[in-house]
Amino acid sequence: MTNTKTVLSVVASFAASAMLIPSIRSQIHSYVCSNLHGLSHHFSSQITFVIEEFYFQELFMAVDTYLGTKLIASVGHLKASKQEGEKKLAITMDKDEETCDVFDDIEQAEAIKEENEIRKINMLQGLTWTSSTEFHHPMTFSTIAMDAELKQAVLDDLNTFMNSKEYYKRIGKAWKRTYLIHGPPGTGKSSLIAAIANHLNYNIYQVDLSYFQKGDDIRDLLLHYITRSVLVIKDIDSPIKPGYQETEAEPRIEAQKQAQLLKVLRLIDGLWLPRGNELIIIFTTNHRERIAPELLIPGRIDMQIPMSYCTISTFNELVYMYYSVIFCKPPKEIEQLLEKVKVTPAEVVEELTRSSDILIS
Ligand SMILES: Nc1ncnc2c1ncn2[C@@H]1O[C@H](COP(=O)(O)OP(=O)(O)OP(=O)(O)O)[C@@H](O)[C@H]1O
Repeated sequence: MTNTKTVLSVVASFAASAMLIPSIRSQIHSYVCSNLHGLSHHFSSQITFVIEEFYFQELFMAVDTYLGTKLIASVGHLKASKQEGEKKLAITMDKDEETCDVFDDIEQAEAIKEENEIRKINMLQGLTWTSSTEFHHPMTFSTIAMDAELKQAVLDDLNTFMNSKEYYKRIGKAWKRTYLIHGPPGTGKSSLIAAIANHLNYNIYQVDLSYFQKGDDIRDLLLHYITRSVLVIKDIDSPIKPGYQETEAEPRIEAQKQAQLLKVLRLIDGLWLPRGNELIIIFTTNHRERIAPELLIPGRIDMQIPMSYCTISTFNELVYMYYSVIFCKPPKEIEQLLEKVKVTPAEVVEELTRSSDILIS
């Protein structure tokens, strides 16, 4: 083994090997397949794969990452390193160390790496992505108050999406899902986006169409940078540029924005997503009724998610979250008030926070 940088003994049953094989890049795949059959006649049910870093870098790194999570006592020397963009130290075996483990699935290594990655919010301003601070929004599906059935439907849809890589490949569709989240300000549209990104462990890329000039081409910016991300295109109906004073020029800006939106939609519809990009695309609007009908054609939006004013059940949910109190029988007057007056969850949250401050102080 003197020429081998690191030797990894992967002791596996043939069943486990069979799981490993489909994940290996094609040249390794065909090599192993063509030899495995012959090998099986000569050896016991245990085989040793030596993965040379120089030739099979991707596979080597995946196995190395995986084994780094198994701090096995027999390994004398471990190597600690930290890459830019990763949260934790990566612990890997030092040169010429050996260890023994059953390696069921190369995808486990990818999952470990993804879990370790720092997530970011990126904003497209002008024609550059501004990668801002780390994404730490605490909202999750447990802390967002919304219609219970709808919440479950969104969760089910996301879980199906995550587990459907092979399905999308088989039917020849880009691995993406498109949602339209609509509702009045303060009903939790941004909160739901944060909950989705947290659930999937994705980065967020946010595009504000008001920033673009006529002729700007954002195809490349969308094409080459984004994968395992939530691409958010906010306020798709709003004609007003940030800081813009309303004048007669407004319709022109509206037209420009609509033209940009149509460009983005055609990109999203079309053949553009390369390398099996894994993408959730979310459009938001406060005014669904104002959206151009082209946007809502079948196949373009996979799911519409209405966020609404507080109902008695969302109110109860919020009270439970903030005070850990469950109403067996919610006060009648609150129920009646919520039917008469439109109150957003944001307004209720503000009140609850204020009252809990009083309780704490
Ligand atoms: N459904 C909800 N569940 C829990 N908290 C909520 C909900 N809706 C709003 N909030 C609270 O109100 C704040 C503001 O809500 P959020 O920004 O998500 O609303 P929005 O619909 O995106 O508003 P806008 O249209 O103005 O962007 C959130 O940070 C959160 O604390």
